[in-house]
Amino acid sequence: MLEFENVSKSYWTGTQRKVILESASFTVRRGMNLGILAKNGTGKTTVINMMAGLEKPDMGRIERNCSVSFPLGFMGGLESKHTGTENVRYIAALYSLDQDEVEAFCRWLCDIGEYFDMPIGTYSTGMRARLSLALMLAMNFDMYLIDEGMPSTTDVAFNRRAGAIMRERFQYATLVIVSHDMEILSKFCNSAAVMHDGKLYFFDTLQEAKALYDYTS
Ligand SMILES: Nc1ncnc2c1ncn2[C@@H]1O[C@H](COP(=O)(O)OP(=O)(O)OP(=O)(O)O)[C@@H](O)[C@H]1O
Repeated sequence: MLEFENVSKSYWTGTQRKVILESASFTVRRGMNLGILAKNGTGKTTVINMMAGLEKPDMGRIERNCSVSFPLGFMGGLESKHTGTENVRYIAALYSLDQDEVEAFCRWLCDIGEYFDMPIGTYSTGMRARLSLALMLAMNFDMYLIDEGMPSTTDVAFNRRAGAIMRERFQYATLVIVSHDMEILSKFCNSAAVMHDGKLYFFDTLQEAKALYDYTS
């Protein structure tokens, strides 16, 4: 379960305050696949980062009583000057996981050959994306956070391997997806919310959420 209690967040832009959330209270229960629809620039990434604990609210409380992933695609934890091997072993240790297992899994899934033992700074964007996704799939989280749709890379074989693992993981996990794209949410979500003007409006069906989203667009 993930709970937001009276959470407020805003940024000072130099001339005005950009409100992301204003006293938002909601709970994401286990088994719920929540899709949050919001226009670009509304604060999707900020909300996902707060869920992950990467960003703090200005006010209010965020409670997690299950393991929550880092946002899919998040590369912040990886160190460019260290190799793929060093990075995945370090993160495995942080999460108290078997380093050999995590390394073997990521090495197999990424399939980037000798680059796995080279500094991440030498990787192409696609390689970095593959490593980041492999690392996330190497861990079994109760809740997965996804910013802007399912990631896929330009590597078809990787997408196929990762896709099969993702489907299996997501079957038993809780998902939170933030997106401006209804189509992505309709594939994975069974409940929806619309983020608009610092507020989150919750709906039982995606169709109801879409109606409000279209109205406010
Ligand atoms: N550290 C910051 N300081 C000031 N403004 C910020 C900061 N971080 C984000 N913002 C602003 O807050 C708003 C929400 O940002 P955020 O990245 O969360 O939105 P988003 O919905 O994910 O955007 P996009 O869809 O374009 O990726 C944007 O207007 C952004 O410019």
